[in-house]
Amino acid sequence: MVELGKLKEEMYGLLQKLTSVHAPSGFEYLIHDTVISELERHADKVWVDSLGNVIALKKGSKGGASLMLAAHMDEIGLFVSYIEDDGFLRVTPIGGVLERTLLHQRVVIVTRSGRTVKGVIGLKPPHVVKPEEAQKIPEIKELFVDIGASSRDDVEKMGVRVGDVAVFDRAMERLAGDRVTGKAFDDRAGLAVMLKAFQLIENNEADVYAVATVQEEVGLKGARTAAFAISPSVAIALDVTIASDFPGVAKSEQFTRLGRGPAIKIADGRNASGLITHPEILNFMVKVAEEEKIPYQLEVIPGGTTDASIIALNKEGVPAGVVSVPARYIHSPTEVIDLNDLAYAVLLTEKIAEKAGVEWLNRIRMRVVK
Ligand SMILES: CC(C)C[C@H](N)C(=O)Nc1ccc([N+](=O)[O-])cc1
Repeated sequence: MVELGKLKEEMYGLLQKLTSVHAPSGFEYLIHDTVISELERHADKVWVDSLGNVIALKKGSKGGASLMLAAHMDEIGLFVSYIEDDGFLRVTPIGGVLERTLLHQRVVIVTRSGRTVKGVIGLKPPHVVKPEEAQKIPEIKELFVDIGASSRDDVEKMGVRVGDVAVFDRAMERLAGDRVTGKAFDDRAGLAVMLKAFQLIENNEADVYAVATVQEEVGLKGARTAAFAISPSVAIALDVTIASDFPGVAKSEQFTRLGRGPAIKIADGRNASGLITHPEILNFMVKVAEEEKIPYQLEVIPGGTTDASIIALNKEGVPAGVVSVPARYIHSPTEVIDLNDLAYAVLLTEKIAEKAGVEWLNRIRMRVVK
């Protein structure tokens, strides 16, 4: 097995590379080259489908069954929706953006020509805010982005137009120990896990597909079409999950904790309306973690879901599961994860792919009764 310390450092570098790319939903073409460069040396075939999913195939020694790994490439962001006469930009959300995460943030706008323009989300200073106004979080329609322009003409000269996109402007940084902070860990952390695991997988009996999906944050869209095209026997999504192990959260609501290993999902979504992991997949993932002495935690979260829940509904159904990276403050510019969880998630995913034999994959896909 790969040495953990070395793997953590490699994952730090890979995650830094992936989070430095600005690619919100619908604009994943901006991260295609980075993803393809991590896959192509390790795949028998790599292609980009019509929606923009990047798909890599590593052929198995037996064939006749397949495992689809899926991690989404998109990040949440903003659309420039209107340009004011005085050069300020109005914005609308791409995906689950809470207004409170936007206040006073720096953002980076990606123009249609590929140029980047920096901006800030401004608000009145405390000196002139009435107490009742200070308590209130403005609605997104009240917010604006200041790019330093003084007129609509200025904005146009800078190449910024309605329909351009913005994301948090935040470089990844180290915190104490093995903790790191940054933007877009949802789901560049899962993407990093999938890319690294795909590089490490060897002696797989079944065909393994690594799919970097598009538009997860706006409705699990890329995973739906990729699953239809591949028609996998079984699927595993790699995504972040809610770590709420911080002050003010009751122990019973600390769904996962940083540094306790990747989470193996049991269920997600409101009232379990997202994924309920196929029982054989759940047992298999737990068995692999235990055999390989990989620390893990079990996860039931009451909100949010992943690509796995739409892949599970492909055609006649696909047994699906999720390996999650616990993350604090998801959908903010200051998400926090632990590199140990990231590295162990790679090892767990690698071993799942290597141990998922063709016979087992075919058996759980359909049990012939008579
Ligand atoms: C904590 C979640 C499982 C993380 C996940 N990447 C997520 O935010 N998913 C998600 C999926 C779909 C929507 N949607 O359609 O609004 C939002 C978030």
